[in-house]
Formats: sequence, structure tokens, C-alpha cells
Amino acid sequence: MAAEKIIETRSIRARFGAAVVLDDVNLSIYRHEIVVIIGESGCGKTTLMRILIGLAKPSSGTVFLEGAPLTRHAITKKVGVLFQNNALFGSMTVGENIALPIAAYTDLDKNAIEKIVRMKLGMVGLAGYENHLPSELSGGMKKKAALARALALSPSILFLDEPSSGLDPISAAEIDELILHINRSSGTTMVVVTHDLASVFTLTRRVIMLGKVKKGIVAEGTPEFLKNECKDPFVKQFFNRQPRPGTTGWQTV
Ligand SMILES: Nc1ncnc2c1ncn2[C@@H]1O[C@H](COP(=O)(O)OP(=O)(O)OP(=O)(O)O)[C@@H](O)[C@H]1O
Repeated sequence: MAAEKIIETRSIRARFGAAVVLDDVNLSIYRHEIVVIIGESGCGKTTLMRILIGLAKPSSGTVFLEGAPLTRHAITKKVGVLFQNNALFGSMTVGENIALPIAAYTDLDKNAIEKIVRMKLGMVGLAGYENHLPSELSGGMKKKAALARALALSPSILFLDEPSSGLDPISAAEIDELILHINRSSGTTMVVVTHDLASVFTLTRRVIMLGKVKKGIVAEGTPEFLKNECKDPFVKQFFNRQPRPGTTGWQTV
């Protein structure tokens, strides 16, 4: 049976003023998979993610969620987002942060909401932290709390913007393991934007790479293919962590 597309884009174009950032982006994301979107700074990863979650409109083109053009209602019900800065409300406890979307978008009573909050915290390894303020948590724990909130409404698809940025390598590896665990145990489809090559190899069999010179998708495949076999010199350079030609001729002062 063919894998089911949960998201599909047709000819997405994004520009700011005269500057085109994304051109002719056609991509499919399949149910239950983890897809990683990579590319150098400024190539349009965040712009693409904002378009896929309905926070920005493309200049042209269409996004389909489960076969229908994206609507605010469908996004609220089906899409979860882990923002790069976590976007936790600092004056609310971790539990209140997670309860917020549940109270806003369901008719559940207080007891049921508290039960879900405890369950989501358990899923991310933060059982018992509902009464802590975000400021009382480490960077890795804040990320987990934000992940619990992104999962509050049991989304079909979860977008994660640089989930390991700013974390030490051990905490980053823990977040990767947690992402894999949640994907395997709940089947949640995940779209991860990251710069972290180690995470790319851990998380996925399918990478979509965006370009800055050639706008839009420049390569797609397994991390191993992009690193070792892809003919595009820019892709090889990125995966092998090499500087741009001509940027190493610094003078001694
Ligand atoms: N609201 C905006 N107004 C004008 N230009 C914008 C806006 N948002 C993004 N851009 C420009 O679009 C380009 C792509 O930005 P975007 O943030 O999507 O890239 P990115 O790949 O996510 O970068 P990074 O890896 O540094 O986060 C950049 O040149 C940026 O300056």
C-alpha cells in the first residue's frame, strides 16, 4: 500500500519584497515519518515551516493538509509546534502552559485536563514538574516542557524548529532520543528543522535540503546519500562541514 501523504505542497513560492526566498517547492510528507529540513542560514527553512503551519501565506502555491487546503481549524486540531525559543509563558507554571491549548480548544473539565497534563509530562520525562515555573528548569528541561505543550492536543503532525539548538551535546542527544521515542510510540509525524548534522543522522531516513543560491529544494534523500553520493558540490560541502571556497585566506595580525 502506498504511504499516505499528510502534507503536500504545490509550487510554493515565497518572497519578501523583490527577494525570492523559496521557489517552486513541491514536497510531500508521509504519515508517521520523520523528515528533516536542512540548509544554510537564510535559505528559507523557517519561512517554509511558517507556511506549512499556516503562520505565513506563500506568495503563490498551495499547502494541503490531509488532502485539503490548509485551514485555521485543521491546523489547530492536527498540528503541534515546538518553537525554537520554546515560547513558554514565563509567568505560568509548566502545567498551566500545557493546559492552555487543551482548555482553549476542547470542552474537557479541570480534572480531565490535569490528567492529560500529567500524562504529557510523563511522556517527556518530566513527571511531577507541573508546578514548576519555566525559569526553574534547565535548557533541556524547558525544551521537554515545550514539547509536552506541543503534544497537548495529540497532533497528527509535529513541527520542531531547531529542537537541539543551544543545548549541550548530551541534552541534545536526549532530545533526539525523545523525538524518536515519541514518533515510534505514538506514530506522530514529525518535521524537524535543524542545523545539527548529528541529529540529522540520528533522526531520519529522509532529508530535504533547501538552497540559498538555487531557491527551494536542492536535494532530497537519506543523510548518507547526501553526504557521500550526491553530486551537488554545495550539498557535499554542507554535509562534510567544509567552509566556502575562498573563506580561509585570513591574514595573520
Ligand atoms: N518577515 C520578513 N521580512 C523580510 N525578510 C524576511 C522575513 N522573514 C525572513 N526574511 C528573509 O528571508 C530569508 C530566509 O529567512 P529564514 O528565516 O526563513 O531562513 P532560515 O533558513 O530559517 O535561516 P536560519 O537558519 O538562520 O534560521 C532571509 O534572507 C531573511 O532575511
